[in-house]
Amino acid sequence: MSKAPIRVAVTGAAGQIGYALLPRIASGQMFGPDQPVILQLLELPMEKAMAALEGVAMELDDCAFPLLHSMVLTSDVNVAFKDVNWALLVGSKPRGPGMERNDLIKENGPIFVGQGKAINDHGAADVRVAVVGNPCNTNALIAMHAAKDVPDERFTAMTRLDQNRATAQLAAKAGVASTEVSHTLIWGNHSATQVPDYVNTRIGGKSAGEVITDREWLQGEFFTTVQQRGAAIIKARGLSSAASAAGGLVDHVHDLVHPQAEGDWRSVCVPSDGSYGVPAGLISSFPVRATAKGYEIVQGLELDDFLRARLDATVGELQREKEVVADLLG
Ligand SMILES: NC(=O)c1ccc[n+]([C@@H]2O[C@H](COP(=O)([O-])OP(=O)(O)OC[C@H]3O[C@@H](n4cnc5c(N)ncnc54)[C@H](O)[C@@H]3O)[C@@H](O)[C@H]2O)c1
Repeated sequence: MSKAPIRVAVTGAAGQIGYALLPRIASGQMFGPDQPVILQLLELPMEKAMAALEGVAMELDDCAFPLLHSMVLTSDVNVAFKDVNWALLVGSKPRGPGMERNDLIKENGPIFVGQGKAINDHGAADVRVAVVGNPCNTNALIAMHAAKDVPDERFTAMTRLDQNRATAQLAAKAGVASTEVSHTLIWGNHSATQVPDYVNTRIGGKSAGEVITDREWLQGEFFTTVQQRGAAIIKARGLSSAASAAGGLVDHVHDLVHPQAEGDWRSVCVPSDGSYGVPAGLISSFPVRATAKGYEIVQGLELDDFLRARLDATVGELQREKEVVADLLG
């Protein structure tokens, strides 16, 4: 017997990431090849945005995806999140010329208050949330605070693109296929302070820091390449990463709904429980293992002094971002 469709909301659905993401959800790459989906697509209430969304929906129709049950196109948050099982919060304002990160945080924050409330009031009882729109950790924090009745652990933000970027860089440096790289781990904020972990990430089952003995590269070029990859893509393409960001989100959600074996993990930004000295409540990237019931933060990993200092710095940034949006946290 075929499964009942699940409802998946995508915000900013007519944007670049939306365009790359929706066909992948509709083709079963996120929730599995036997899981039908109803896509509930939110865009801004502007003629241009809604017309673009209509066009995206026409293309999805034209793919005749067997798993795409139906679509809802709307500019009303209350309609978009009605009965949704997953809310993928992609849409937000891009950083304008000369805009500081704090200005962006303040500009985008209110969007996530409204969306968090709508998820709270209209989402399904099992609703889960993944935030991509930047600054995604802090936006997820805002949405989590606004959704008073939804358990905190349902809120995640995405560092999976960073994880995938780190995997690719390590594989290239070691001269191995990316499938040889496992347990790739990003700590902290999805920002230029994020911490790609070369101690706990493995190449051919060994610590990446043992396989690649070039310390200077691991602590220098590897770090900066992963941290600044987004800016490098904008410089090269004239547009920010979209296909790889959509790919990151497909992996992020797929791996949260398909549990990992004991001892394995993925990089996921989740509310801290105080693990690894990250103050409880901050939404930070951790080693996360999806389980049949939800997920757990994998315990007991060791960091060297370099990584520890970097983790403290990225957590400091998360704390400062939280202070900037304190008035939005209710
Ligand atoms: N976490 C990550 O790894 C990662 C990676 C890449 C991009 N991003 C972020 O993802 C976001 C989207 O990127 P993009 O390239 O698709 O941008 P985009 O500008 O192409 O698309 C964003 C879309 O969101 C819509 N939108 C804006 N505010 C909205 C709102 N309040 N409700 C509904 N829709 C709204 C816009 O109309 C637009 O169509 C950006 O914030 C970007 O910084 C995150």
